[in-house]
Amino acid sequence: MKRPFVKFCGFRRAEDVQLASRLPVDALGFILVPGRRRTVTREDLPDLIRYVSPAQMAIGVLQNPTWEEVKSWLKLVPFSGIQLHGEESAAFCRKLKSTFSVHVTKVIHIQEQADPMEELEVYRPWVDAILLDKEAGNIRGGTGQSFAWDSIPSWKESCRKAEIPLWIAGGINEANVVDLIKHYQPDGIDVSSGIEKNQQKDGATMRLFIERVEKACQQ
Ligand SMILES: O=C(O)c1ccccc1N[C@@H]1O[C@H](COP(=O)(O)O)[C@@H](O)[C@H]1O
Repeated sequence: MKRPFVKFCGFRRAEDVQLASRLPVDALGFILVPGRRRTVTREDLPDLIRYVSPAQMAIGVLQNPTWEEVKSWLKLVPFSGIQLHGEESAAFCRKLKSTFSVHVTKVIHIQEQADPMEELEVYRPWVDAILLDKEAGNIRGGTGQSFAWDSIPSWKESCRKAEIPLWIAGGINEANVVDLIKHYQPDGIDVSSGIEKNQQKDGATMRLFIERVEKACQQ
């Protein structure tokens, strides 16, 4: 089975980035959304990003940013990707994609209950991956909660037709990642809470998570 793209998200400490940079992880994510537990400051970000391996993508996670904010983050550090974790329009994705050469991930919150194909048609030309996540109350992102995975197959089918990779997030951890990969074969997986212990990134948990991903793909 093809191994999914793996993104570890929510890094705030240099030692955690260094550790993850030595693991077979495809992308590391940094939360730029103001006021969240994992938010990284402008002052700290450059010192974190420099430890990301050249083989890995560094992805900045934003939520309903202004255009000025996007420009300012991309001026500060050379992100390879931007994840839009709010209600950003297709027009916004278009502006981002056509101005900067960055990978664009658009998050769709599964409670929106949109018709997959309708939603995808709008975003398709301007995004490189669609990421499904759970909306918990009015909190979006980093909740550690899963959505009902039985909605994945219809999104997968629509993404396949639209030729957009489908990534999954929300409450993924070492205990459920094998099931997710074996049953739904997503193109990518994104985890933040599930690689932490006591609200900090945890080396043993990150390694175990990756071991489980590799194991699921061998079976
Ligand atoms: O990780 C966060 O704290 C976060 C904050 C704001 C927006 C997005 C955030 N992370 C993204 O949320 C999902 C799911 O995370 P979890 O594994 O359920 O904690 C994932 O896409 C992260 O990139």
